[in-house]
Amino acid sequence: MSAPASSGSQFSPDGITSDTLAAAGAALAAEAARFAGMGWMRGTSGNLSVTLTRDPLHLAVTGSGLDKGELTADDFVIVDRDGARTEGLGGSGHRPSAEAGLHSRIARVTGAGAVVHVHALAAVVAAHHWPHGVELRDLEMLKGLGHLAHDETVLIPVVQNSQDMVELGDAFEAVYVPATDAVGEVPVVLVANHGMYAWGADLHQARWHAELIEWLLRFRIETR
Ligand SMILES: CSC[C@@H](O)[C@@H](O)C(=O)COP(=O)(O)O
Ligand SMILES: [Zn+2]
Repeated sequence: MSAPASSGSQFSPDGITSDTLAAAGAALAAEAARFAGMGWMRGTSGNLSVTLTRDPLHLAVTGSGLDKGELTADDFVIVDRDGARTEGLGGSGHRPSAEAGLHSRIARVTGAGAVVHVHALAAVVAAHHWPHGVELRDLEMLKGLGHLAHDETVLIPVVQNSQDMVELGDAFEAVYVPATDAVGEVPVVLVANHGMYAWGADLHQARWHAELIEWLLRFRIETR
C-alpha cells in the first residue's frame, strides 16, 4: 500500500503510518512526564499505552525500565493483543513494558483507546483498606467518570497483584462490569499493593479518569 500523497507518511501493512507513530510516541512521553511530575510515576514505575489498530489489535506501549519522566517520543514499543512485541511495524528496540499484557487485555475487553497505569499512593492505600472494592457515592467528581453525583453507588474494583499478566488479566476480566444502557462502566481497576489502571477513549480521557479517581480515593481515605 502506498502513502497518501498529501501526508508524506509511510503506511505499514496494518495501516499504521509513521505520522501516527510519531504522534503516539510524543503523546505517551508528554503524558508520562505529566504523571511523573505529579509523583505518580516515581523511579521507573508506571506505564502507558495507546491503541493503534483494533483489528488486529496493536498498541504503542512505553518501554520497560525507563525513567517515565524522561521519555522521548521514540521510547515506545508496538505490541499485539497479548502484549507481545510486534516486529516490523516500527517502535524502539526497548523491551515492552512488563505489564503490556494487561494493557492489551484492558484494550481488548473495554475497547479503550488508551490505558494509563500509575503508582499513585492513594490507589494502594485504598486497596489496602477495602480489598473487596472501594464504594463511592454522593460526590460531584463521580460525574467525570460518567456516573451520578447522587443516588448511585460506584464500586471501584480491586484485584490481587501478580507478575503473571494472564493471571492479572483474568482477575481484571472477572471484576469488570461493562456499561449497560442504564449504567456506565467504571474505567479503573486497583491492583492491591501496586497501583491503578485507568482507561478512556484516548490518552486525555484516560488521564482525566486517573486524576478524578485519585481525588475520589483520597477523599474516601481521608474521611473514613
Ligand atoms: C518500580 S518498578 C515497577 C514495575 O515492576 C512495574 O510495576 C511498573 O509499573 C513499571 O514497569 P515497566 O516494565 O517499566 O513498564
Ligand atoms: Zn506497576
